[in-house]
Amino acid sequence: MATPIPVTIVSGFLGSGKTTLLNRILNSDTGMRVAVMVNDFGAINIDSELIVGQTDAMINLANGCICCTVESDLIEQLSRLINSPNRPEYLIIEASGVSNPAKIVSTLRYPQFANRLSIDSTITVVDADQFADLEGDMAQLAMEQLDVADIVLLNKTDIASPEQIAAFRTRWGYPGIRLYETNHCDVPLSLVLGTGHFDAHDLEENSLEQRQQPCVLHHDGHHHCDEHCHVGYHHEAHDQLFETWYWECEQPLSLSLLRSALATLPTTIYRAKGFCQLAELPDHCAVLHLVGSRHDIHPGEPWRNGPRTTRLVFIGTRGGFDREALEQTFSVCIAQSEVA
Ligand SMILES: Nc1nc2c(ncn2[C@@H]2O[C@H](COP(=O)(O)OP(=O)(O)OP(=O)(O)O)[C@@H](O)[C@H]2O)c(=O)[nH]1
Repeated sequence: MATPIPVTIVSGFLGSGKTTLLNRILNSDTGMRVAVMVNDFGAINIDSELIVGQTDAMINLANGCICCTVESDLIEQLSRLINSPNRPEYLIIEASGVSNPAKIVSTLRYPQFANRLSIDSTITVVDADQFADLEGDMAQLAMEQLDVADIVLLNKTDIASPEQIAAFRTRWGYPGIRLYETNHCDVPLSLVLGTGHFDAHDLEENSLEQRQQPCVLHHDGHHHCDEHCHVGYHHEAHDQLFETWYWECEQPLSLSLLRSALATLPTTIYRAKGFCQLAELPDHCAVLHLVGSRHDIHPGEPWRNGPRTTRLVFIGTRGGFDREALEQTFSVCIAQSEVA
């Protein structure tokens, strides 16, 4: 029988840097045939288009939360992969930013995958600048993602303050954790792939049932109470906590108007990403990222043939934004030269 395919699960809250890590891996010489599964939460698959690197198979899982609604698709795609004549030598699963990776771990441990897949590592990427600002259910979810990790990348150390980094280390740097501080997920591959350290037994003992309790329990078995403990955890589908809005526009946008519009977004919108047609950059598709109050717009690839459509996905708390108001906000970003 063929050796099991090692699997790395990459998780982390919205915008923490999961795709950045994946791109880093896929642009390195891994010396292996790597397959990638991507789970987006928005209405369209933006993530797979943001992945720019060498991969032997790119599989888009159905849109939705991988731990709540699209498990059947995960099972189907995993079955297909392990039975494929072009079986990969390594599999990386990027969970959406709203998913709890514990569910993926338990799916990978179903009997049909025994001896076919083996979990090598579960990496949780943390936005060092944003983590402590998350509140309520969002903080709870970010902690659940951390709880499953055997490797933590404390990312965005370039924009986080030394105090934020120290506070995170004090709270989460429990003995035995492999915690690496990173800037744009720059970490030696040998520390995150092919490590063979993941201990599902530890997770099983210390996790699934206990995760249903009001407070978070960690690998060390200690109970880390904090100000978020009032949020009693019961598995509420993450697609009930989050909502997405998708905006498309055929006309070129003004960069300055777009920046102004992004600055007015309600704080309930945590994440936006996608591609823009800008009047100032007619030949290139611009890539837009918004994480919390920070945004970045940079030139991407030249446009190919076909429509040059702006496509943006916004993710925020359910009921936290007014779609009509957003439509209005972005429709005024159309470059003046285009407005009749
Ligand atoms: N300043 C800074 N920005 C970063 C760093 N890592 C990633 N980013 C930026 O953060 C934004 C989000 O990064 P992604 O890698 O797309 O995050 P993600 O976790 O895949 O996002 P979702 O899948 O939507 O949850 C992008 O604009 C990245 O360039 C970092 O270390 N420092």
